[in-house]
Amino acid sequence: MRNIVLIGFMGTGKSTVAAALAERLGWNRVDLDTSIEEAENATIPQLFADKGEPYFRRAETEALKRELDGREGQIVATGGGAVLAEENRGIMLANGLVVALTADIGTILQRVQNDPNRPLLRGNAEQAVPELLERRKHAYDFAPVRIDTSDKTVEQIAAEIVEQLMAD
Ligand SMILES: Nc1ncnc2c1ncn2[C@@H]1O[C@H](COP(=O)(O)OP(=O)(O)O)[C@@H](O)[C@H]1O
Ligand SMILES: O=C(O)C1=C[C@@H](OP(=O)(O)O)[C@@H](O)[C@H](O)C1
Ligand SMILES: [Mg+2]
Repeated sequence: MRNIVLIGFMGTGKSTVAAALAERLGWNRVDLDTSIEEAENATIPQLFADKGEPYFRRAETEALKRELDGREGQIVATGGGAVLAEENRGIMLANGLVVALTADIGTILQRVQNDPNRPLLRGNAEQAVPELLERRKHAYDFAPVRIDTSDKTVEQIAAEIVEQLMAD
């Protein structure tokens, strides 16, 4: 498999696990949000505030193409909403092993609370997380591999993904 793509709801650990995986495999770690921030020369909260979510979603698709099409050895941590566009799901499946990270709602809340960098939580994770989780409850089902991260260390999760990669 040429690349690994991590998908999952906010706070499931995509960005963190990507770094651990990159270390283990000696591959290149890419955080899609960072790739967008660099291309747009603005932070994610700034992009949502100044240009709006549709603009952010277009930049997200461009970043996915840039980081995956014709590439190999990339470990791409996507943002939680990158799976919503069918075009994006196609790019992911065509270019790598797609791994969905999951976590229970209590764990997600603990991990994202007090983080100002996720504009969709509107500074009120307790209200926004249950709503968004309900809306996206099947959004990550297209991944062939699914790993519950709630009670696992980042290193355990990275090891499981490497196993899946070898079995692929
Ligand atoms: N397996 C884990 N165990 C404990 N904390 C974790 C784990 N994975 C991620 N975290 C923590 O949760 C927070 C959100 O993780 P992050 O990687 O940013 O998630 P995502 O990119 O999926 O939104 C970070 O503070 C991170 O250190
Ligand atoms: O779920 C979403 O729609 C989003 C998730 C964020 O990434 P994380 O999942 O890494 O927090 C980031 O892309 C943006 O704030 C939108
Ligand atoms: Mg992230």
